[in-house]
Amino acid sequence: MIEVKDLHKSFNGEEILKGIDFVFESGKTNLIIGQSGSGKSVLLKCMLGLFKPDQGVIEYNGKAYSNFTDEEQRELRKEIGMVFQGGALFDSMTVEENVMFPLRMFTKQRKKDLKNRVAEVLERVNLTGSENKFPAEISGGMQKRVSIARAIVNKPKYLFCDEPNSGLDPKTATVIDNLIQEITKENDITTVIITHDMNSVLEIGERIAFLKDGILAWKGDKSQIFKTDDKTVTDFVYSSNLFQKVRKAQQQGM
Ligand SMILES: Nc1ncnc2c1ncn2[C@@H]1O[C@H](COP(=O)(O)OP(=O)(O)OP(=O)(O)O)[C@@H](O)[C@H]1O
Repeated sequence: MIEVKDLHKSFNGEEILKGIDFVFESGKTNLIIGQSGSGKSVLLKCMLGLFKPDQGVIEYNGKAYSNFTDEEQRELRKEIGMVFQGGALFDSMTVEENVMFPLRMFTKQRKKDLKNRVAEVLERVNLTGSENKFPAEISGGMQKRVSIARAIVNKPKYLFCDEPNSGLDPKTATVIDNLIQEITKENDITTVIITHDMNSVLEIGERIAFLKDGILAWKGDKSQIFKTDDKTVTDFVYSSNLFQKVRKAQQQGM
């Protein structure tokens, strides 16, 4: 669980986060949505420890980051898996080498054990047999699965995903969403996903934080987002045709 309390962050005198309070629960897919520039990435970077908040507290499983020793901060970094926008795979490394990278960085296991763990996660994301391929030789969806495998290879407690679906067709995007959700539940991970994709909100929006101009304008889950009359939310979600259709169908009791 990650609890964000009264989080403020400014750049050059401009307040970007204006007092965010939200609980990102473990074993759940927690989505951060909102328009461009609303502060989603800044919030994620504060949680990653890349930005220091000006005010407020971020607690990881009940302990405030500001109370972590240097050693504990290093430990926390090992406990965070990251799926970057676009995958961010190393082009010159094979699939196996990409997935092995964080294991080499954070652990001192024997080569055989490293290979076994990589084989295990590649099997989990359905990529057995692709070990020796290079990123350019596999599809966008497969690249995302490599990226997920790399993010979970160290058995993280926290998984941060920055637009994991960008650039994928809707069907493949759903496969990736479901994979992230399954892995979250199997391992009781606190998963935080930034997304613009309303299909993802529909599929895996177990907890949703909607940011507007640095404020948490609404929170709820995928069933509530259809029912709310909060204009800020409806203005945002109604820009999606799919949402209009689903809401209409719900209102008609379908
Ligand atoms: N390092 C920084 N220095 C100065 N300003 C920054 C920095 N990082 C972000 N900002 C500003 O903070 C605001 C929010 O940016 P942020 O990247 O969090 O938006 P976002 O909601 O993630 O948008 P998008 O959906 O387009 O990625 C923007 O105005 C941006 O210019």
